Amino acid sequence: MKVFEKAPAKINLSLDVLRKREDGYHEVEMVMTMVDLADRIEMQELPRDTIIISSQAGYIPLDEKNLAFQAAKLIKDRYDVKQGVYIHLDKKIPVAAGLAGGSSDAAATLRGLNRLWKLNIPAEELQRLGAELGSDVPFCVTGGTAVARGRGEKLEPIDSPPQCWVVLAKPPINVSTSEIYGKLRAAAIQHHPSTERIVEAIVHKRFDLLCASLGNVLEEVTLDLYPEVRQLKECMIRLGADGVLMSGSGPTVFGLVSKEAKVPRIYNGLRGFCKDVYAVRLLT
Ligand SMILES: C[C@@](CO)(OP(=O)(O)O)[C@H](O)COP(=O)(O)OP(=O)(O)OC[C@H]1O[C@@H](n2ccc(N)nc2=O)[C@H](O)[C@@H]1O
Ligand SMILES: Nc1ncnc2c1ncn2[C@@H]1O[C@H](COP(=O)(O)OP(=O)(O)O)[C@@H](O)[C@H]1O
Repeated sequence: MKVFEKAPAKINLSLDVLRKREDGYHEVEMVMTMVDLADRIEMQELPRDTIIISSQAGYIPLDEKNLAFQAAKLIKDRYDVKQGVYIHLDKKIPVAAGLAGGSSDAAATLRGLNRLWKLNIPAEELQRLGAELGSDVPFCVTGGTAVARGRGEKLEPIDSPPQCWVVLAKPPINVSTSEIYGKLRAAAIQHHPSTERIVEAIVHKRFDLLCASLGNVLEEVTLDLYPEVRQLKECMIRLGADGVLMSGSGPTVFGLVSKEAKVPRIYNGLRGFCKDVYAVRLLT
């Protein structure tokens, strides 16, 4: 038997850090949502007790370092599954981009294997398993739009934002999430985004308020380290996106655009700047 799962990319409409914790992680408050740019995961039963990963993408690990492998191993061990699985990852989400591609693959693997092996694991338990794999995995298990707290695993689902276009642009650099958090001085953050205002904008479908309230405290760290991300952000603002922000730890910058007619100009303008540009819709 074979199952398929879509693994969409996430964006952070806001990302606030409240403090650094004793365990080395940061206490965050983020508003996350998903966009219609997705990897596609195929999972096929194997009679042998083994996990095999393949992908057309030459730039991700295909061994136990792959987050989909780790998800399969975790669920197999925890539920004492004796069958094996062949997992093919059709990657569309750029890697190490701040779009949670690996986390979404892991979450999709948990959902898919729950179906393939008929384990009937409830969503909350899949989220708990996901938290063992990474801070963004619990959100990716259920998707939608949510306020994430703790280190990202405490989720409060909220309404979908008002529908709009999302233009994503990733400059050709790799950014390490742990390096960016490591360089952040949580106690010295000057401007915290208002989670409350973002939630209000979403609940009342106020697109202008949403654009005006976007904020990410990791931006200043990444923008200082990588001036090309700052340039990209300025470029997207100049081209007329309504609201512009870096997603996660970067380096992807996204622009929210309400009028479809504005999208081609922004898309084409950014293509002159970097190769990885996408114009997609929110997954509402
Ligand atoms: C910044 C965010 C925002 O959504 O996304 P990305 O940029 O990775 O997409 C997340 O917080 C990233 O989540 P994720 O990529 O799953 O992180 P993890 O694997 O759990 O942690 C990687 C490293 O980031 C740091 N980290 C992560 C989460 C957190 N709340 N505090 C941290 O300090 C830790 O140093 C950790 O070792
Ligand atoms: N299935 C996967 N897809 C993408 N990256 C993966 C995967 N498994 C492991 N990785 C590794 O995880 C790291 C972070 O990748 P990704 O999840 O795409 O980035 P981000 O956390 O910035 O959104 C990369 O260094 C990559 O090599």
